[in-house]
Amino acid sequence: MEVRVENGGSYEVGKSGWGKSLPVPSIQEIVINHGVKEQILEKIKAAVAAFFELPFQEKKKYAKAENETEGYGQNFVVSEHQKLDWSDMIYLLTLPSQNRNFKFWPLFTREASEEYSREMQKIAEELQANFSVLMGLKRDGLKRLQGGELKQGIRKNYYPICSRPDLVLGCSPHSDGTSFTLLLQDDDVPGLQIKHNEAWVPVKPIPNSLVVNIGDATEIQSNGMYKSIEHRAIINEKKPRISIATFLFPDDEQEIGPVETMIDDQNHPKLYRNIKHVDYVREMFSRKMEGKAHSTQFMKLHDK
Ligand SMILES: O=C(O)CCC(=O)C(=O)O
Ligand SMILES: [Fe+2]
Repeated sequence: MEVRVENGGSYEVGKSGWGKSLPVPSIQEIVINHGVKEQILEKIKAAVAAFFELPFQEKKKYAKAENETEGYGQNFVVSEHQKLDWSDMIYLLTLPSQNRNFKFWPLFTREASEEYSREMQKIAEELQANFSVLMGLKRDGLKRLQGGELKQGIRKNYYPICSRPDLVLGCSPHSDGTSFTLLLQDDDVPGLQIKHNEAWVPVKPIPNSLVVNIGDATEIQSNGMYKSIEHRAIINEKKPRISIATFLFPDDEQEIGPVETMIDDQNHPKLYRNIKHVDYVREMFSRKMEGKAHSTQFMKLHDK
């Protein structure tokens, strides 16, 4: 099976837009004509590669504090007996810009990260407007519910080579606890896989494309119509791999729950409870990444 590719339409709403290209229930989208200059994508990839190639001592200067998510180092580590992902990563909160914590931003990556963050936000706004329309709201519907812009965080992943790739995973199975995620993959080295009909399906990299992964908040807000996508990353024996995940998510204080337009008592009863986004995230980070059922299941009103 090939993951569906929609040439661009995507965020030119109403033309070949999301209404058409997102099957219901959606699995995943790949956006090609996103309008971001190749040069900006190349620049961020080069900056990320340069960062991860630094000696450990240098990278450690950006280390995250225990119990914090921002900075260099692994998240979702809940026990010292846990098998860790075969990866290196740095996570930064990028928007709103007043929340930027520059002590975690390596100076030589700053310009590339700022530029990239700005471009991703333009796409995110357009996607959010499209999701609003798909959920029966006006274009600004989700943004209003949201009380403003989506927040943005960027996680840069580096997967070193491993002589026994069959024994490790780069990124354990999970769905993102976001509204949605824009993923820039390495052009040459495959690694991303999505779960579809109980099988792992590779998502072949298409140069300069962005993969849109639906996150848990959208699943909940759409009352289960647009399901978050379970995914993982595998390791390559010969080449290291880079990926850059831009997470778009609601404000901490925002309550997320199925939007009114997606509920109808007869055919589409409310399936998920409401929760403050910050509580959702707290719950998510207290667990290991163990697949998707783990993430949205606890939000279901009825256990099925
Ligand atoms: O490296 C990948 O392709 C996936 C990364 C990912 O899922 C994440 O950072 O949330
Ligand atoms: Fe992910």
